[in-house]
Amino acid sequence: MSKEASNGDHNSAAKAPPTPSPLRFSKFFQSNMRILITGGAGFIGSHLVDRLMENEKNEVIVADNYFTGSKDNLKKWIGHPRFELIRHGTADFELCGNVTEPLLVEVDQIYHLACPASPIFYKYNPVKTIKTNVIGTLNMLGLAKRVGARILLTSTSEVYGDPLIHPQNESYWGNVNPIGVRSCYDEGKRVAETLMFDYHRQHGIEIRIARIFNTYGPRMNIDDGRVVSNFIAQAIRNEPLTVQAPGTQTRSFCYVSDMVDGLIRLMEGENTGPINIGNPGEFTMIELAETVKEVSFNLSASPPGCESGLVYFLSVAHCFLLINPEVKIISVENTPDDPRQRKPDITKAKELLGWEPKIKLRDGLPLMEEDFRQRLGVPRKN
Ligand SMILES: NC(=O)c1ccc[n+]([C@@H]2O[C@H](COP(=O)([O-])OP(=O)(O)OC[C@H]3O[C@@H](n4cnc5c(N)ncnc54)[C@H](O)[C@@H]3O)[C@@H](O)[C@H]2O)c1
Ligand SMILES: O=c1ccn([C@@H]2O[C@H](COP(=O)(O)OP(=O)(O)O[C@H]3OC[C@@H](O)[C@H](O)[C@H]3O)[C@@H](O)[C@H]2O)c(=O)[nH]1
Repeated sequence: MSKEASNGDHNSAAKAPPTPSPLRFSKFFQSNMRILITGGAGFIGSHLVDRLMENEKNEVIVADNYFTGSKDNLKKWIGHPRFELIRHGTADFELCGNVTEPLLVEVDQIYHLACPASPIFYKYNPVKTIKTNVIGTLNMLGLAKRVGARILLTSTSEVYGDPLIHPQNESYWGNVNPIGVRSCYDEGKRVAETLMFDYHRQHGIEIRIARIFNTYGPRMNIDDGRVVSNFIAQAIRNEPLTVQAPGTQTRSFCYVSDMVDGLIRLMEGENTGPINIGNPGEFTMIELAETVKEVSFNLSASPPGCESGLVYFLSVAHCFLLINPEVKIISVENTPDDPRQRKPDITKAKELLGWEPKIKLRDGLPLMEEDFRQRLGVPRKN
């Protein structure tokens, strides 16, 4: 009931409506939450952009230097009135959107993802990786302090190093080699976590820390070097799946939509973290290779949204075709300091965020395969 009607003003319908403000279509007028995503052109970042853009009250700003990300991942949003790609720093293309440069922007929330995540990329220029983690996080904390924004850091299971307890919970301090080839990333993220807590204690900044475990899904860089993208690309190209020795090392793989859901819950909730976000399903690399290649399909596991009727039937057929039963699995040399086992204890995420992953590996892989086939231009043989 309108205010006039509730006041008993029965003539209100006859009154001319007030002139609408010309500002009503302005993006600033419509938005009530300005959100910065650093690393938003990357794999997880671009899925986070998609999810946050679904809310018409959000205005999303991305800062990225495109080292491992791509504007292609954001193409559906470029030109949208609630979306902006930041260019700051110098005129040098590489430095536009680089978090190692200070950033002046008014925002309410910062999702700080910027950092190469695949070992082959973060080891390529280790000094740049550590600068991104340390100077980049300092800059984003400085921004959060200046504008009073809440900031979420995407830390990593790599802070546990080669863990001596299993599964890993958040109170474990880790077993990291401080001078190894992975240290630029592992120690960089550990310092980033320290900076987050120091800014929180010293300046009262609202912080959130997610410790992300291995995540996979559509839009991963095809030649990114991480294990799931490697195996799927190899299976589609009919190349041998390269299991790095010994192959008994384990990882736990989380589908990207579950990850994005967990990150948003953490940002919106009341807990600083650190909180593990990952899927506790644990696989050896040999088991992962077998799963990618496998022919049989578990009928109880249909992809999300494919539970009924024809769609379900098609999803089953689709999964039969995911696999390349002919593909070989070979053992290749590993790299130093590869963690031997990893599995998140997600008790905190369940209790504090009401979050747990929904998508099993067998259901997530076909969704990723579809995307890889399109990008590789290799259609299924039906
Ligand atoms: N995907 C995973 O399995 C995983 C696991 C643990 C933690 N994480 C963390 O999540 C975040 C996103 O990972 P991802 O898998 O999407 O990786 P990604 O490499 O696809 O995305 C990282 C993005 O950051 C950008 N970037 C890198 N350095 C930058 C800089 N100096 N300034 C601005 N932008 C920069 C890249 O161009 C890219 O778009 C990272 O912080 C990563 O450490 C990811
Ligand atoms: O082709 C391959 C690639 C990788 N592997 C193995 O697969 C396992 C996983 O390797 P990935 O490169 O995918 O990722 P890692 O788990 O080593 O590191 C990741 O950890 C979490 C995140 O912070 C980062 O995304 C990344 O550092 C390793 O044991 C590796 O030896 C293969 O067997 N074959």
